Amino acid sequence: MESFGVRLHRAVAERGPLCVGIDPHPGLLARWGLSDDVAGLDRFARTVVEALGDRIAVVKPQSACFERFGARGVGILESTIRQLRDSGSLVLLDVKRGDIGSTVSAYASAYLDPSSPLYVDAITASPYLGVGSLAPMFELAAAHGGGVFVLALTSNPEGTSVQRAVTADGRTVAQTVIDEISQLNRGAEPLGSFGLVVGATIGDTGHDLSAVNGPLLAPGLGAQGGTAADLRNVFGSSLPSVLPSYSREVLHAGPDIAGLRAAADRVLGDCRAALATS
Ligand SMILES: O=c1ccn([C@@H]2O[C@H](COP(=O)(O)O)[C@@H](O)[C@H]2O)c(=O)[nH]1
Repeated sequence: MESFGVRLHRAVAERGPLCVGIDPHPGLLARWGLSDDVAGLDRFARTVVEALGDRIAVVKPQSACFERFGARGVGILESTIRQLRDSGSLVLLDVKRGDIGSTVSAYASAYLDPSSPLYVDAITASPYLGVGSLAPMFELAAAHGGGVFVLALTSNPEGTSVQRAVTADGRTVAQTVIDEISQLNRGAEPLGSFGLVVGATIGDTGHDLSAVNGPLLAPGLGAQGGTAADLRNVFGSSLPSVLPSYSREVLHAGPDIAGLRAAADRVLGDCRAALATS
């Protein structure tokens, strides 16, 4: 099977550099006139798939928003993943898993093994038990054409105290994560399968992303205050690898299908303009 990096590169070339999240928060369900239960969740997710699945490169369901409904919510997540795959978009499950290696193996089986009901193209992962503890995810992803996006510099202000703490060798925690992921992507063409999460809200932090050779997922746009114009400041010469990600900014335009499509087109236009200046 082709690598995730190859598949993502093609999807972005064909559909444009955009990831849209499916985050069915209670407030959004209410805004769409839907009940805060599994029926509302199902309708919400189906509407996003219908509106965007056939036109957006990457769709990112937020697992927490499905998990809060228990087993039936996870059932809707399974069905949403299937619908997205059928519609042609890549599925990035935002699940931020991380643990000791033996447990990471189980998470890898859950999301990156093609025989799993929750199998997706890529997941987000937390490196705070050590990037090395995520090795079972990297191995299974590599074996089956999957991807892993590891948190490096997150969009929330609370991340700074941990991620920018300085380690014994003088690098920040985030830079050690960046460097380890860069190693995994060495030599991959046109793009490695192992990405980083770097928030669009963080400004110029002086971190060196030049050797990553993998996708840089940029959440924090729209509802969290980041703008497409901020991407240049955050990513500098690494702009061509950026995958901008919006959830509420686009979802606020629902449940009207045309409204969702227009919102996605608008932010994609903003991102194309911002990334083209690189
Ligand atoms: O650093 C991070 C990592 C992940 N997220 C997730 O992205 C979306 C953002 O939603 P918006 O509505 O566009 O604010 C959400 O699922 C977060 O959990 C992030 O925001 N920052």
